[in-house]
Amino acid sequence: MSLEDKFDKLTVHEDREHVNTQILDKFSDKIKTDELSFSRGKTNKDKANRATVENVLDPRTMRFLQALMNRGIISDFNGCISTGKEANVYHAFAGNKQLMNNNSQEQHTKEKLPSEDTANLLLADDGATDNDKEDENEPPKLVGQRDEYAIKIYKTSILVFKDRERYVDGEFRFRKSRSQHNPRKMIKIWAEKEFRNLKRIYQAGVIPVPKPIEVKNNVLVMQFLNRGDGSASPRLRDYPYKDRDEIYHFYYNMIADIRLLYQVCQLVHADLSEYNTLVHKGRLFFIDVSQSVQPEHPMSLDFLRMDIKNVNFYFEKMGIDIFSERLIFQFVISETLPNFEGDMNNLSDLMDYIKRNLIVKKTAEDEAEDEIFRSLYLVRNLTGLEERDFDRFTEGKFDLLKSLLAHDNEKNIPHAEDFDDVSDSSDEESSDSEDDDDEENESEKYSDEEEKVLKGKKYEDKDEKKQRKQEAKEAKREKRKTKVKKHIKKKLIKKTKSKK
Ligand SMILES: Nc1ncnc2c1ncn2[C@@H]1O[C@H](COP(=O)(O)OP(=O)(O)OP(=O)(O)O)[C@@H](O)[C@H]1O
Ligand SMILES: [Mg+2]
Repeated sequence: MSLEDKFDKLTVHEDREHVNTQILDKFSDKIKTDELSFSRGKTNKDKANRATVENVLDPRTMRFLQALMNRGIISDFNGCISTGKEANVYHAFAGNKQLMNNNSQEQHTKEKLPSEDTANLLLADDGATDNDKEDENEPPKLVGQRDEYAIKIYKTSILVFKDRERYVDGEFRFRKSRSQHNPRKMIKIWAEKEFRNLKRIYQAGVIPVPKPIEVKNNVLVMQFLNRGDGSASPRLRDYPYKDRDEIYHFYYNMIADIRLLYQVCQLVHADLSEYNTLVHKGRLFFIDVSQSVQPEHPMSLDFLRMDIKNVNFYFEKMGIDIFSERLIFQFVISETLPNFEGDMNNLSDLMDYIKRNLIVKKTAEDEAEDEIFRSLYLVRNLTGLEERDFDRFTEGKFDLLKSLLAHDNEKNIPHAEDFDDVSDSSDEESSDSEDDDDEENESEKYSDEEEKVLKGKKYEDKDEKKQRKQEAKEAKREKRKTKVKKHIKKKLIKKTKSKK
């Protein structure tokens, strides 16, 4: 009996404990949760064990998986690629839809079309991207050969997500989800956030990421990056560098990608490290982008600084000369680069520029400067000044901060107040659905189309509206408390400008 049949035959009783044991008994032997291994090669050093079934594959998650199987998106579950604090990642093959799609492509035309099924994968056909080119380089798929997917399943434990709110709070796209205390909904938001960030990066086409396929509640399906022998592509941390030049190559590549992510995709990774980058076909792929934020997030620059620090720390450990964190930061956020020749969206032009123009950190003073840089409070723009900025300014720290904000960068970073009254952005969160229990409800599937239709105050119920308005009022009241008086702000800006 196939796994799908087993799922179909499953009856759900009131007694959850019973259901739990029933499902686990039925499927734990079918769903391979042990470390993924086909013929050879290991994936991750993390240990997968039976306990993961209880932790991650709870009855609810099983039902979401069933829905994905029923829709032909995924088929077999072949084992665990990684077990982590927040999520487990599993390997699966694409389902029948993808097979059918391959067949019909084979029959009709060589032309690259989004599959019927993946039409709601939301990968708008907005022109070829680098990522698409990547796909074109793949050997043509034989009829019957299935794509491989990585399935990231977020754990439904509350504790893990506790400190994660700060990444969602302050995100314009997720403002409706603030103060979301229902852990299941929080996880759903988290998975959607990762999906949306992946999609955004994938569509921009300047930085390789796994192709996002589908998201359903706490289950995210994406392209599986593999070495060709069934095992996952290595994390940068595990990558066997050929020589020192290759270490330098990936260092420059990483810095260029941080800039592209910021300037083109308008995102800061916010958990960038040698663990969250995979080397696939000689290129760096960013993964694990659930916590990535947009530049207008109040802490985006702090996250960016942290990313740079982590990356530098790793490459220094690898024994190469590194640049100062402050310089890299400036390189990333400056819209224009002095003496830049070539295409600013081109990876090798950027890498070339980095190699030639950034100055290697050598002396103790350079290190001391970075120490100061790490401890600085980062001001996003002069009009966003608050009391504490003013204090720091009077302490004489402000000049350095200002010099970090490339002048023309100011227009690049939207001011928080520009967003205050916007309620119908196309980038709006749609995860407020109360109905996340109904796994058969197709409309629950995340979709931009749907988002466009459902968003808008028209569909809000009265209580929600009241609460939203009340919250907005309170937020404004809070903001007023710390607001610098206009005349002080003016004076401050004037003073700063005259210091230039
Ligand atoms: N698309 C993919 N293709 C191949 N391997 C992947 C893919 N996505 C994730 N992995 C593997 O799974 C691991 C964990 O993925 P990810 O970093 O997204 O999860 P996580 O949220 O960091 O989990 P943790 O709680 O361990 O931090 C990665 O280090 C990588 O080895
Ligand atoms: Mg990770």
